[in-house]
Amino acid sequence: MRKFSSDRLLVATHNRGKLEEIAKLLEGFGISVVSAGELNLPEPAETEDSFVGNARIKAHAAAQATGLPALSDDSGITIDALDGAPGVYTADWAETPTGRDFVMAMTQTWDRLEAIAATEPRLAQFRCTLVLAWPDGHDEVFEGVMAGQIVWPMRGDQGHGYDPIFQPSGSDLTFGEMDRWQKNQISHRADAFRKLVEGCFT
Ligand SMILES: O=c1nc[nH]c2c1ncn2[C@H]1C[C@H](O)[C@@H](COP(=O)(O)OP(=O)(O)OP(=O)(O)O)O1
Ligand SMILES: [Mg+2]
Repeated sequence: MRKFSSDRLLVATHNRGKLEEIAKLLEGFGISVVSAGELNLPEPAETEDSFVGNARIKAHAAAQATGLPALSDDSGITIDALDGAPGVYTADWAETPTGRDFVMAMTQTWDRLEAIAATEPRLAQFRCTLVLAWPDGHDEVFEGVMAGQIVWPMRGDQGHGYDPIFQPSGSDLTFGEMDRWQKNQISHRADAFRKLVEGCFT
């Protein structure tokens, strides 16, 4: 596995919530972080039907555009009773003509579970695939998961995306009720990050 030997890293995301979590996870490695959002890089179309496929698109596009090593994150929620939906389409479920609306997306998610009378616990997993890509085309892939359940009503306003309806196993709090530090101890993103650090940063 190729080691990371740069003092700069491009984080290939336009999602502020993810970026804040990733920046915190990267603290202490002496790496200066800049994001695709801050640089106004174009948001590439996520045309693949897998997390790794879409993560590769985002990381390679950013590495090519900047000449920097680039780290992307493709993530989403898989719900057992919905046969793994929304999965790679998690962001699409929030899409409206005027931008993303996660209250709508969470409400629709709940309505679908109600429609099929899914019984408790409504098991689900948050999944994260990180791709670290270099400008020469090499990449490394890391996958993380956090198991839990979908709960209703929404609880907490500290996270982003679907955090208010996801209660991780072993906790009474939703991700939305945890501060970033608590969430970063146990999240799907932290799980993938541990593997990245082990493989490339140490
Ligand atoms: O920790 C999380 N807490 C709550 N929701 C989350 C989380 N992690 C992913 N999610 C949701 C948000 C988004 O609807 C979808 C990811 O879609 P995904 O394409 O990977 O991200 P995105 O479009 O928001 O940003 P970008 O592609 O620029 O990195 O899953
Ligand atoms: Mg995206």
